Amino acid sequence: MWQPVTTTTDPSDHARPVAADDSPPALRLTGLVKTYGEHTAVRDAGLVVPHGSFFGLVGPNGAGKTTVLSMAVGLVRPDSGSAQVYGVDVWQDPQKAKSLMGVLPDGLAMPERLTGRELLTFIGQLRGLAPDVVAERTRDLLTVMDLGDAERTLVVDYSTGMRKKIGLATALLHAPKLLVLDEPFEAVDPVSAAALKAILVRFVADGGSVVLSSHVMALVEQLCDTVAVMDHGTVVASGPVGEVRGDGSLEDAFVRLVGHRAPEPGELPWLAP
Ligand SMILES: Nc1ncnc2c1ncn2[C@@H]1O[C@H](COP(=O)(O)OP(=O)(O)OP(=O)(O)O)[C@@H](O)[C@H]1O
Repeated sequence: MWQPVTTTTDPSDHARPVAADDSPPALRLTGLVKTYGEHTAVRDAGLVVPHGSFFGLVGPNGAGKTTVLSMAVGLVRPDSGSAQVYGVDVWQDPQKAKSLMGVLPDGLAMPERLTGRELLTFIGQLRGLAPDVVAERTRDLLTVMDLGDAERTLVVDYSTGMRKKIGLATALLHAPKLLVLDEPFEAVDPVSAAALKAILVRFVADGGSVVLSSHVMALVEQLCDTVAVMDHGTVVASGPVGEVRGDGSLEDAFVRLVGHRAPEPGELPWLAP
């Protein structure tokens, strides 16, 4: 069932207050549909991410999270529906919409034959930033991401977690208003994850908005004030974390909403050491 995002009335309820001003939502997705051949990956998905919120998108494998986020940021064209970033239509005015967003896509494709420093410089120039601004931000981001030692290493030689971090650095470089991050913590070590979390928390505290997808419920509970649960291509629940979670944990709510499958007795009979 579709549950609209609502504001929380309980200040202790984990969530920061949702913007009370007239700002348009950071992200508004309406009626998104995407079909691949016979398979409908996303069916009538809608979301409202309030300005200033830290929004988690969760769902089982294949639920459609990456497809929805890709349509939201202008990487996959929807069959129907719309995506707006701070009121700017992503598909009608992509240049303006993309200037407002920093994106960490799934399976990030980057110019791999550049070093980390060269990559950030290149992206900064593409974003139209002044050379001294690019140089300063590149230095800061490499330090914060703990990539200083690898700044002269080609991205093709980075580990998975290092690629995630340099990808996040490229998303932050132009100081966007909205970050859309597909599984940003996947394969990132705990020390780097703590640094990333601190960056994102500060970003939101300073007035930014974050949407991230994750399979780690504890992380979503820790970071996010608002959450949406997707299953079979649609949003089945959405709202403040405290409301979606109910009396149990977010993981309990997730399992309740999407179901689970445990191995039956006698399955995999050959798996006996
Ligand atoms: N380019 C594509 N061509 C065909 N099918 C696709 C394509 N991209 C996604 N799909 C299908 O769409 C559905 C949703 O995929 P999607 O990657 O959006 O799910 P997800 O929720 O992000 O999954 P995961 O948690 O495993 O990353 C899946 O059934 C997937 O196989």
